[in-house]
Formats: sequence, C-alpha cells, structure tokens
Amino acid sequence: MRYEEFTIEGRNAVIEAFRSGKTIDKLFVLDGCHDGPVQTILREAKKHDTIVSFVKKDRLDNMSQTGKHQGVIAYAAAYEYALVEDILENAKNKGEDPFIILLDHIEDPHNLGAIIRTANLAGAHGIIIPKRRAVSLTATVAKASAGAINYTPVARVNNLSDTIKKLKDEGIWFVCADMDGEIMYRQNLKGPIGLVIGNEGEGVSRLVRENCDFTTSIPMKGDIDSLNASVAAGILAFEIVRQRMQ
Ligand SMILES: C[S@@+](CC[C@H](N)C(=O)[O-])C[C@H]1O[C@@H](n2cnc3c(N)ncnc32)[C@H](O)[C@@H]1O
Repeated sequence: MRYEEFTIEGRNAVIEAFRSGKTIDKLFVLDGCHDGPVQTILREAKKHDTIVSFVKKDRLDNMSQTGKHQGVIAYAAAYEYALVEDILENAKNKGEDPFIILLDHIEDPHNLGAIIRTANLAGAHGIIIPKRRAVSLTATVAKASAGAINYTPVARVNNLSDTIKKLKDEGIWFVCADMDGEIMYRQNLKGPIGLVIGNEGEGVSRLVRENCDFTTSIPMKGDIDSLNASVAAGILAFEIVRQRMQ
C-alpha cells in the first residue's frame, strides 16, 4: 500500500505538521482542553478542513503510541506524491504517448477518489493537482479510489498553468473540458494528451483555459448546466481510450 496513516503526537509536533503542509486527516483533542497551543491547533484544523473529535483522556491514552500526546493526536497521511517527471517516465516505460489528467482545483474528496479510480482503469499515466485550494490525498480520497491510489501516480504542483507550459514543450497537447467546446466525438484526442477538468463550482480557471490548446465538450441533452466533475472526467477519459484503440 502506498497510502497509510501514522500518528503525530504532542502540541508542537501537530502545529508543525499543519504548517509544513502535511495532510492531516483526523485530529483528536482532549475534551475540555482550550489553552493557547490547542486554540492554535484548532484554528489550523479549521483552515485545513480537518475533522476534529474531542475525546476523553482514556481514549487518547489508548491511541497514543508514544505516551506523550499532551492532549493532541493527529492522524496524517503517509502518501507519497509523485513528480510530474515520474508520470512522464510511467508513459515512457509503457511505450505509450503520455495521457495525463489535470484537475483544476477539485475540492470534493469523493470526486478526486473517483477520478483516480477512472484514471487508473482508463490507463492514464498520472494525475496532476495543485498544492493549494484543492483537496489532497486523504483517507477519504484513498477509499473512494478503491485502491487505485496505490497504482496511479498523483503529482502536486505549485502552478497548473506553468506545468502545462512545461509539458507543452514535451510535445503534450492540452484539452480543456468545458460545456462550451467542440463536441468530443468530432475532435482528435489521440497522441500525447493532458485532459483538464475544472472545479466543481467555478469550472476551469481563465488562465488554465487560455493555456490549453483546445476545448472539448460532452454533448448534454437535459435541463441542467453541467455534469459532475468526476463523471465528466470518466466520459472524456474513455473517449480518449476509444480513439487510442482505433
Ligand atoms: C460541475 S462542472 C463545473 C460547472 C461550473 N458551474 C462551470 O460553469 O464551469 C465541473 C467540471 O466538469 C467538466 N464538465 C462538466 N460537464 C461537462 C461537459 N458537458 N463537457 C465537458 N466538460 C464538462 C468541466 O471540466 C467542468 O469544469
């Protein structure tokens, strides 16, 4: 398993873990503990959308692996992110044109997990997500991915547009998934490709879209404005698979 959890115990260690950007899935705090450092930890937890449970001392003592929890135990993800270069290497090792899915600030862990699952089964060589304002690899994501998180590399980057520009230099074409593009059946989605899926509420951001080579749409017949991001990723990923098989 590439995804597992470990505990971080003690106030300074937990504050440091939050500040260094580590993914904390769950936080357990001693019931009734409200001093300064604990307040700082709770503020960090709120900022990072971490689930907090207030528990009795016996429970914390039971969970503790060090016996020095100081009223605070965090469960952190020990998931190792890949590098963008690893994704390219993955494609090269398989002798295939790179097929990468880029997620422009997906926030829902179930969507990210479902996309990793789909990416794996569609033979995508990896997924790229931004470091900030997006869900990272949490226990919920791992569960929703049905184990695919252990096989499909996920890279985190500071800036999606910069990454797209660099990958274009490697000969990859970028297709922005949006409701206002050319119908996917009429487009050539073969060759080295990066598929960009937008945020659940905002869609693909202007800058990222401007850096894409073209926009593609899944035809819609109904009454509402868009498909769920993970559903759209699935449909487009398998259109790419279909075209690659021809
Ligand atoms: C829930 S939608 C975002 C809707 C958002 N209100 C907007 O206006 O962009 C999330 C993402 O799924 C993809 N998507 C949804 N429906 C699509 C469609 N019919 N064709 C192509 N992509 C679609 C797009 O990448 C979109 O940014």
